[in-house]
Amino acid sequence: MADVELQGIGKRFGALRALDDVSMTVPDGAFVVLLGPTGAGKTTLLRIVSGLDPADQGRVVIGGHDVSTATPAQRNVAMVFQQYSLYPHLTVRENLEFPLKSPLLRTPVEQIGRKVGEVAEVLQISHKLDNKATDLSGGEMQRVSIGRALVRRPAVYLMDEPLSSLDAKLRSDLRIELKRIQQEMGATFLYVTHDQIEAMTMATHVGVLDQGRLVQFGPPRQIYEDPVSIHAASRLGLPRINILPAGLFGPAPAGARHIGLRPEQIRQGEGGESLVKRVEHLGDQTRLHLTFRDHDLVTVTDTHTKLRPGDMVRIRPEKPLFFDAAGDRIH
Ligand SMILES: Nc1ncnc2c1ncn2[C@@H]1O[C@H](COP(=O)(O)OP(=O)(O)OP(=O)(O)O)[C@@H](O)[C@H]1O
Repeated sequence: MADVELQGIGKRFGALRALDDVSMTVPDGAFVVLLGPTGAGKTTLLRIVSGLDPADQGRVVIGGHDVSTATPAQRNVAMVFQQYSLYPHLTVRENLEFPLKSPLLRTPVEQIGRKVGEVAEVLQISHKLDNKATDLSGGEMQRVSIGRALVRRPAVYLMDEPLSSLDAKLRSDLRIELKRIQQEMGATFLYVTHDQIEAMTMATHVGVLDQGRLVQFGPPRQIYEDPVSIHAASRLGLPRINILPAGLFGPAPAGARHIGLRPEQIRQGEGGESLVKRVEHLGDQTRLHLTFRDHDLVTVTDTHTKLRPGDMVRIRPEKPLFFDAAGDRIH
């Protein structure tokens, strides 16, 4: 495995600046999750690291080697992109064997069989090994694509929403399996997802992209607890952070325009009165939709709460975050 260094990566599509001076170091063995709204540049960045697309500016360094002009094969990266890249005329087994049969690798036959068996089991696809790739559902094809990456030992794994087309149960099983494999192998991952739970549980580091710029990079807890901006704060946490006028609950620091309150930063039973508009029972979590002085906010409460729409509940901010007019954090 290897570290990945991105140095001043820039990419334009015509007038659109898709990536703007992105620099980031992915340490060897790290699991880096890229977060950002649609169009932020996540896929573009992954394609540049993979060698599928060239950058206009900057360098990609993998394991200490400048690979900026190298082909994907020379970079020794394994990719899983949203669009499936299977060989349709081959069976699942043959698709999984393919990366191991490269003449360069000279993998012994029994080792290929064992590896394919192991990966098929992890991905819960063993019963489909002799099916043609075309006879699979979308979620099964996606798992075979992941399998084709996992049979290899590349310098780095690049994955673009690999679990997005799977049902909730498989997604949570594979989230745990992928993380386990990554830790066991000490593998380096660069991974794109919109899934909050994947980001919080799998990432050692999160990179937040906003309109082609890397605005924050750090451990997920740091992004959650110490975000640099409203944009970064909004990328993690469910329910999302509440952004309200700075002075809504009382005096605010100089220059503050917005107060940011995550659910756990809203203490219930003390402070000003708010109206319960809706109570959502989600099983493991109960959400309260409140109105406080004409502003809506969402928080969580005891799963067995007796609160009902129309009730009043007192709330008070606790260690809130403040942001200026541009959305940047005020300390
Ligand atoms: N081949 C292309 N030609 C022109 N514009 C492109 C091309 N690829 C991407 N873009 C544009 O570049 C920007 C970044 O796209 P990118 O796919 O990297 O975003 P993303 O963060 O991965 O979004 P999503 O979450 O929707 O996948 C977008 O505005 C997109 O429309």
